[in-house]
Amino acid sequence: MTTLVEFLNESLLLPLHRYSYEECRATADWLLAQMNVRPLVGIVCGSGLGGLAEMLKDQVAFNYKDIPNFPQSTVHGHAGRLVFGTLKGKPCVCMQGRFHLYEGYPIQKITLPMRIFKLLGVETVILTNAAGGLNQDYRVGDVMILKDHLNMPGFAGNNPLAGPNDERFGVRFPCMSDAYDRDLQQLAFDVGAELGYSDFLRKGVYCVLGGPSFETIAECRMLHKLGADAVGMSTVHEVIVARHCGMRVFALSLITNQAVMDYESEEKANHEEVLETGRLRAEQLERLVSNMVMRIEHNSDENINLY
Ligand SMILES: O=P(O)(O)O[C@H]1O[C@H](CO)[C@@H](O)[C@H]1O
Ligand code: HPA
Repeated sequence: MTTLVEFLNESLLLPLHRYSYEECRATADWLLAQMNVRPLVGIVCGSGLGGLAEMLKDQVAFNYKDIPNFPQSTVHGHAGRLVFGTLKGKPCVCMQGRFHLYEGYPIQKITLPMRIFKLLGVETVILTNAAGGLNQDYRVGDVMILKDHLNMPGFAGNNPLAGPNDERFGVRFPCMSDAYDRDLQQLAFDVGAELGYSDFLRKGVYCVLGGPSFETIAECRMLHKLGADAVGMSTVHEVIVARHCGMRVFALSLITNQAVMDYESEEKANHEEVLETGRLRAEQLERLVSNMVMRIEHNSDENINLY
């Protein structure tokens, strides 16, 4: 006999929170039916970094509102379009706008696109975000290559993999000590050096919080002591789901503002500054990402034209 708790979970809660394998498959098939190439690289544009999507050639774009099961973008600086095309000849799909916990979406919903990427054939995911700099050596405009993360919502039990596990996506207990691909981190530094960007390239630890309020001074001090170099409200949930289903992950943070660590400071974090820093670094980030994409090797490179 079904208990009251099971009944509530099955009939009221779970359907709101999760997508079955079949629902993910249906979304991916809907997209593939309108496409004659399969993307190998999936790119997520952070706040103010949507220009990355404009680099794609031979674009086919979908508004999120037209894609079955997709949430809508509600944040300024996140256009809400899924753009397919090629970048330096490599088939890519690009999310021009991501979803965040603070928009009120369940964590499984904001990470749904990662599973769609996987089912579309994506092998490598490149995530970008805007973040506040906690590391005192960082300057606004620096680009931090993620080597690791601190998952604060995860500490509180809000993990996108919570709930029943579907082995068709991945294992129950995925490893996260290798979440950020080391070869891709090195590639970013190599490409960055060739482009003359070494002065503003860093490597560090990103900490995700729920947002939408920016951090207090005490919170910034605490996060810094805990080992975080930058703080934001995204990316980590997507990384966990992408790694769970076996995609390679690379992530970078544009340091759009200095996190306020000092009670004497007059600075106040604000979204306008975040978007403005994105505009100032857009071109260099586009060059960095597109040159990386050109150099990433994929298992299915030889199959590109078969779909
Ligand atoms: O992480 P992305 O999507 O780049 O956005 C960052 O910028 C917004 C705050 O200005 C927050 O959403 C934060 O997470
Ligand atoms: N804190 C949290 N998220 C952010 C910040 C910040 O300072 N800047 C950009 N996204």
